[in-house]
Amino acid sequence: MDVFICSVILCAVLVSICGWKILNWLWFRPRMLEKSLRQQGFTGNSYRLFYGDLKDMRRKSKEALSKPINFSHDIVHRVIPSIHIALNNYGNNCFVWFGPRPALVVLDPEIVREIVSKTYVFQKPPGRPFIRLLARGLASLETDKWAKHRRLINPAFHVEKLKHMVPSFYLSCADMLSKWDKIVPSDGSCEVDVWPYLQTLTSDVISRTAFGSSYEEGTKIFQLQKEVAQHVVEASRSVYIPGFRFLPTKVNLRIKEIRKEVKSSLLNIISRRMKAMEAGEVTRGDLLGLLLESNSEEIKQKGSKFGMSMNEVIEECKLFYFAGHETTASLLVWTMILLSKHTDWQVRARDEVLQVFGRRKPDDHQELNHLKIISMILHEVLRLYPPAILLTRATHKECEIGKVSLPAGVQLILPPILLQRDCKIWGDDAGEFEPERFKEGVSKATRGQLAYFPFGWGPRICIAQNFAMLEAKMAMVMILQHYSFQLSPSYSHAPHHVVALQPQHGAHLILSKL
Ligand code: HEM
Repeated sequence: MDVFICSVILCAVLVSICGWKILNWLWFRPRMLEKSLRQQGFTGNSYRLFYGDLKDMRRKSKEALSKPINFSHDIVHRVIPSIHIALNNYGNNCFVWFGPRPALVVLDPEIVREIVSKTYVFQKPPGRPFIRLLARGLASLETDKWAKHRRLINPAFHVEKLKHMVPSFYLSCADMLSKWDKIVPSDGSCEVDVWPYLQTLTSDVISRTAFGSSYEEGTKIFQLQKEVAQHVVEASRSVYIPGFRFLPTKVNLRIKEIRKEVKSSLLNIISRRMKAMEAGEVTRGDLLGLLLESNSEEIKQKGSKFGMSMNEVIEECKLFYFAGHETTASLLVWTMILLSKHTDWQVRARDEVLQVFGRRKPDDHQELNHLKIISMILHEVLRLYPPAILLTRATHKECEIGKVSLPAGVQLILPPILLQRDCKIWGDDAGEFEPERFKEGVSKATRGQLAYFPFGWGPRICIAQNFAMLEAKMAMVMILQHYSFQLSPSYSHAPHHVVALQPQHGAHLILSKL
């Protein structure tokens, strides 16, 4: 056979294999998954080629986001309209289609517990490559690699270490308040959209706590990262085209340029730190220093393959910013909004703050940790307005959950936003803001069920949960010491989800100096 015929046959075989793979991905596999789910009692829309429910989802989201809602905590229909409709149409055992992948909504606390406990079985779904441009690091690692990074990063967030970060929290909050002091007249009040200020506050906190004395450089890096995030959020709204990120478009080139700049700035900071450590300087208690310390200890004791590479340290630093900035800002903004609406709780919170700290600087982490009313309020805000509204996992091979057997390739949606307001678990007042329910702690409030997980649960629970709560307490204490606040007539209630649960039109409050 001559070379030409061989090449033609080879091409034909390759084209057939590719064609089969595409056909399988787009049609046969989704249909097989659908059949298997229906046989086990799950229901949902029939699969539609390529898009699944995505087109409907986009349309419904657009409709929901086009107008604000009356002030109530009944926000599910606005924030996740498609899942809300699927539950209404098909009941609790429903699935939705994210393109050719079906996703089950899991509403049974015991099944949620099983899924988040078995981290090696139920892993995170493969994210779009574009999103991975933001940061890789702990949150997207799996199995042994995840366990190694988690072990190395854990010491940086240890409660003992957090107390050294309290002064950084204080400085960032004081900066924000001094900006408000310039806007609000000393004997009066003024309308302020507090949302951008709270976003700057939490970003500032991460720059200070992550990089300590290299704070200015850290701030610049995070500003660049913010720009990447905006481009990525924009891209995630459109249909995913494999390989599109490699085309030399204006945005892609800018992202490439930023990534290069961020990497070289972080490399600079890290190398300086490592040199200082080698010269015997003590680490300064910031996240980067603690991370490098824990990493070099591990390498010294067990060898280099047990530590993280320079690139991995860089990715973890980037991740601190993405995981910690919008989430904590979201907690703070909804706390201010809800305390503006429920002013009786604002008064109770301020009474507690003034009783414990008076007008002095709240710089004692133990006193901050013991604030009972503030803790109850933060828990209740996280219950009704969880910054991470849904957690996701996927089956990577056939597996059993409860009494059902799921094939590989099914996504699992674990929704704090739904379970945390389920009347069967929380009672008839589940939709009301009632911090009193947390008076005797979380497990009493949930009667031991896994129905409250704003920070996730199990081995992959938020590594910085205590960090975030301490930061939020510091911010609320300082705000309550200096200001009272109420909703401005121009406030419109419009929760929506971009990275975290945010107020779509800002948080216009009337601030009054105390
Ligand atoms: C109110 C603030 C915060 C909330 C509500 C929150 C929520 C969460 C949730 C729900 C998860 C688990 C995700 C999953 O299981 O799929 C998580 C993981 C994580 N969070 Fe947070 N977070 C907050 C603040 C922070 C901060 C301040 C940082 C860093 C400085 C941070 C770093 C991380 C990291 C690195 C992970 C991944 C942990 C792992 O996979 O082992 N978070 N967070």
